[in-house]
Amino acid sequence: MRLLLEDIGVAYRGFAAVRGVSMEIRRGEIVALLGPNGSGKSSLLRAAAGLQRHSGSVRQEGFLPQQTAFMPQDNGCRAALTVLETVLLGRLRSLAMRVPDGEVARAAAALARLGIAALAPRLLAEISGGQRQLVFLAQLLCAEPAALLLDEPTSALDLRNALELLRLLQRLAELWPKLGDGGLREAAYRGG
Ligand SMILES: Nc1ncnc2c1ncn2[C@@H]1O[C@H](COP(=O)(O)OP(=O)(O)OP(=O)(O)O)[C@@H](O)[C@H]1O
Repeated sequence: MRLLLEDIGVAYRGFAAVRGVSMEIRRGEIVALLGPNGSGKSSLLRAAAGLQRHSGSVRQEGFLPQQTAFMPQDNGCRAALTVLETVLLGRLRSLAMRVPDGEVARAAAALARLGIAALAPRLLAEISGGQRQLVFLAQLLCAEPAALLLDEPTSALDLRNALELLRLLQRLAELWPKLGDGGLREAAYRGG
């Protein structure tokens, strides 16, 4: 199983934000994309998630494009929903608006896994930005995706929660049998 990016380019009205990026991400591998503000990291991630017009090719080998989960930097929260409803929302789309008990249990388990089970009945408007980030990650985990694309997932988290999130990602990656050397890889990215 791997995600292959080949010669990816993203342009906004003629401005090349991403130019000629190729990379291979193998099963069980965590890749951190590093680079200065405005260097095109978000544009590249959105292209990899199939959410951004781009040149070049994005290929999923051994999984389907719809098994890719993407967490945007600004997750456009719906403040009138509770935390539990938000996590369930990701499942509702594929369940034609019907919520079986098993789904509620699954959403609650995802919240517990991220250490925020107690937030379930709270409104999104009443929790912190960092807590919201964890809620949206819980929503993604419910769908058991094959690939997770996270745009600055720790930007709103304090050090303790940021480390906890990284540990969780590492545990998730270890659940997938490794091909090649696996582990954490950093991809320095200078932009277009
Ligand atoms: N929708 C858009 N229309 C026009 N230009 C855009 C658009 N989105 C991004 N850009 C430009 O493309 C470049 C890359 O932006 P991008 O958000 O991909 O960078 P980034 O590396 O993720 O930045 P940051 O670390 O600040 O989040 C920037 O110069 C930005 O101004």
